[in-house]
Amino acid sequence: MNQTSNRGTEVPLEAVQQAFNTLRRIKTRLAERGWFPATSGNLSVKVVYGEASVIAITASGKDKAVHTPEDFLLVDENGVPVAPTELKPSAETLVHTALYRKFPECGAVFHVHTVSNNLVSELYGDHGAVTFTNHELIKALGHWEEGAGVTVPIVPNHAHIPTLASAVERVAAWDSRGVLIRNHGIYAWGEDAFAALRHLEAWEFLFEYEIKRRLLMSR
Ligand SMILES: CSC[C@@H](O)[C@@H](O)C(=O)COP(=O)(O)O
Ligand SMILES: [Zn+2]
Repeated sequence: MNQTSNRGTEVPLEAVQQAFNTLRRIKTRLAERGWFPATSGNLSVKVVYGEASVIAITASGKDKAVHTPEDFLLVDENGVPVAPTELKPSAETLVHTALYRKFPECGAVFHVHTVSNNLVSELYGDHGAVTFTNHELIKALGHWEEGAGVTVPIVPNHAHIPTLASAVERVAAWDSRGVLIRNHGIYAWGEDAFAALRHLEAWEFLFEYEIKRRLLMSR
């Protein structure tokens, strides 16, 4: 399947094109930030039609800074392509499907590897989580109260993706909007692509701030 075809599925073509356009727009923006080094990262959005839904997700192993007609495909809730295709869904599709399963209100899941998120995951990994307070950008993560804090859980990395997906699913809390995987990257989500992008950017701001703050303090 390519970006203009939903051959063999009942998913409305317009909904598929809209989802793929959204993924392309987000992919471009995150690639401009340099958040997809060495083909890393993956993106998905839920495509709802009537009572049913499928997941539009990035194909595996692609250079996410480059656009081709074969960047995205549709998978079902188990991560299986919904129509015959040469494309392989992201190797980490099961992490996406685990998050959609845990949070029925979830509409988008974005994953990036950055130096900042890797460093924070390593610095705080033994604690299993890291909490940020006293940042205006915490509001972007949905916490508007005076003195609000926000905590992102941290799980060990696993090469075995079903194990990794279970670990992420176990600790994920809707209000944290993200889970860090140690020395790997972050999974961030939201009710739609706009929210998931806001959450991802807020987390990455906080991670970069924390690393720079530590560097300044150590001088
Ligand atoms: C080779 S880079 C990292 C990958 O192993 C993986 O962690 C990743 O984020 C991208 O995998 P992909 O299968 O392209 O979605
Ligand atoms: Zn990854």
